Amino acid sequence: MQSITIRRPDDWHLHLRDGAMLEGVIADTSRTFARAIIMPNLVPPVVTSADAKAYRERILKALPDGHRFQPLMTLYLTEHTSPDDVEEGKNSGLITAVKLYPAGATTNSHGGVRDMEKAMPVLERMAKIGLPLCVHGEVTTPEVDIFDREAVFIDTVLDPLRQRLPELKVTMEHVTTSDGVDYIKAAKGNLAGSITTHHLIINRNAILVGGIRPHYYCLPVAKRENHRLALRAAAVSGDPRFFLGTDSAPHVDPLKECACGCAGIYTSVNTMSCLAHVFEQESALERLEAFVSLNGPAWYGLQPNEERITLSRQAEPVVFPARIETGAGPVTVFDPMFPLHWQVVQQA
Ligand SMILES: NC(=O)N[C@@H](CC(=O)O)C(=O)O
Ligand SMILES: [Zn+2]
Ligand SMILES: [Zn+2]
Repeated sequence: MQSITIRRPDDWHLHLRDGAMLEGVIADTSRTFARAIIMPNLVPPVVTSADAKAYRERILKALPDGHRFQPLMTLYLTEHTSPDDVEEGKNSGLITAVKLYPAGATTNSHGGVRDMEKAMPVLERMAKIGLPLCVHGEVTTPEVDIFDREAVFIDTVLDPLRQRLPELKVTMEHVTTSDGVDYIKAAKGNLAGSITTHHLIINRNAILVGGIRPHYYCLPVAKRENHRLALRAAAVSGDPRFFLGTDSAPHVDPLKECACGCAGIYTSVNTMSCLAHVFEQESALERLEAFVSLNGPAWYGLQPNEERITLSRQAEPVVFPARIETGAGPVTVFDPMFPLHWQVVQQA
């Protein structure tokens, strides 16, 4: 296949940041994607509907002329989140989901939830009104090995929560293990998972072999090869419970390339090229559209986009910039470590 036309995709997990970084990165998403679920882990985080409304306006203001893009806003769940505020946010159409960060699990998550009990009133309200909970599924207990944190989260936090509130709709975000894939597949309903571009491409060797490579460090950290293969199988399967959430997470290079580098990989620039490559390798190009354009909207109760984009296979490798310059500083672009031949040639 040399060319493929699909519905315009959406990104169900994206970090746009704020200020100069927002202005520097937004076009890399809005050029290709129609909608994205916007992560609320700003400093300070987006905790109330009023915060989300103001942030949404800043995003729309940063959008280049002529780009049509809809930010789908989320609230950062805290132990003090008001159930009424969440319900009003949903009813007004502003809020698409609420995000659970276990305290300390990832970038800017120190204000996250320590005691799930304290979040129960909000979670109960969400179950009642049908508002999805997006979870960063890792425990933060220091005794648990970082490579096991997702699996332990499933057993000790996610499964008990779902047993207690079976009506709550949960998106397990950036699934990185076969344990996550198996748990989603075994669920009786009300559970889906997003998968990033980079976790389909790298395993943990990318971070550690031949030197420490901070631009492949993200959270949840990439796992062993068998996990990457399980993620690929899930993504290309067409199973409606799996869809794209790039987790494209820009940090300026000085904050990645230092003694304690930030977690996050910036993939917005070349995500569709990377994904077309992966799906082609798996002989599943005809299921790319399900993963990037159909399964996500179906899960979130939205219509798929009507516009189409076309990707075509170029004879020569497509050259992407190694880094982008933003007003906040340079941001390195994800390097898949193989030549990319697929290119988005026509956007909506
Ligand atoms: N994925 C990451 O490695 N980092 C994200 C946070 C997150 O999604 O966990 C970020 O905000 O930088
Ligand atoms: Zn996360
Ligand atoms: Zn993220």
